[in-house]
Amino acid sequence: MTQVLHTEQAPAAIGPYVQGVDLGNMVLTSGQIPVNPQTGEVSDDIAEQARQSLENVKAVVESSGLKVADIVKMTVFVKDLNDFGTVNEVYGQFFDEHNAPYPARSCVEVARLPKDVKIEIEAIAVRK
Ligand SMILES: C=C(N)C(=O)O
Repeated sequence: MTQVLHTEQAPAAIGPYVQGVDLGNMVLTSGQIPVNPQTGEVSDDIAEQARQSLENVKAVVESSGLKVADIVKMTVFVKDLNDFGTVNEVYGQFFDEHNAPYPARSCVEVARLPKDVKIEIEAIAVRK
């Protein structure tokens, strides 16, 4: 049975979608943009945006009872691939802090993102 995930620790959907879905053996998050769920604000700084998107992904994954270490695939959408190095630094630190293995990943540059943010990240996690 598919369960819809909802948490106050990640920003609410800004369109006709849910924060994530739990299929039982697998959790898929929607793309998380770097909106701070407490303040509704978005930093101008790419490092802070990357960190906030990752924290939002984590919140949605954890709302299913899974952990960062259960993430097996991430997709990272960036507005500017010149930010690749900075994003990788923040991204690597995030998984290291959670003692989690690096998941598979795709990273692509896109023309534009909702709310004109610089990054959006989505995840797939597996319940073993
Ligand atoms: C922010 C999104 N994930 C969306 O608009 O689909």
